Amino acid sequence: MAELVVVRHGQAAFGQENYDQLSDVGFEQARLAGDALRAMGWVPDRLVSGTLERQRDTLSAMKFDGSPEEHAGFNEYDFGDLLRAKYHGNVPELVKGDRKVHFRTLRETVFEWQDDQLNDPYETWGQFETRVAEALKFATDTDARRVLVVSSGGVIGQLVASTMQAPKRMMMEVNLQIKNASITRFVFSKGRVFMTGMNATPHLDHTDTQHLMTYS
Ligand SMILES: O=C(O)[C@@H](CO)OP(=O)(O)O
Repeated sequence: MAELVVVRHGQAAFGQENYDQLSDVGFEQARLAGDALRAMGWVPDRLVSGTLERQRDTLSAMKFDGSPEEHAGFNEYDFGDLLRAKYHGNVPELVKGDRKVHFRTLRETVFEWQDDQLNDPYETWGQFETRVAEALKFATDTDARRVLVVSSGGVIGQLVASTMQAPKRMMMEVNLQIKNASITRFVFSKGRVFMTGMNATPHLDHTDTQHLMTYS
């Protein structure tokens, strides 16, 4: 069967005005993830990312040969917009800047989004589900045998939940576990996709690299 490896982008800029940029740690995580795949003999014959800078830069820092393709279906949901919808435009500073408060609040907010309880979000939950399914089809409707995708935590959560036919809440529970530059693996054939491994970070599991393990 053909293989799909989905890597989450490296660490971005949590709490800063522009989140969509890799930190120095993020670049290093991406480089190590590329090295880890090469060390396993896993070299992609197709490269895909979302259109976000943190995703593009991660793919390029992994240093595989080939011309990357892009599909906006692999972009993260707009968490800033969902929080603004929840708080009617006035997101508390702690929710923006304190990791624990931010992710606890984001979990509740995504659950409200899934239940269509947020006021006029930029993208509905149903639209998100549809575009992630389209992005998965784009990546796997191919003659390539080893497809590498760089995406984001929420999209990876949705790929895992949807291919496992899990309840929608599982998307967010998985989202919150997905580490920066972690490797989630699927096999695919004739339109069917199965998950075979999730959230692996062999490149960050050594004593000399474990300080680079981050969730945000
Ligand atoms: O902020 C994050 O951790 C997630 C939001 O779930 O997005 P991304 O994976 O794009 O960083």
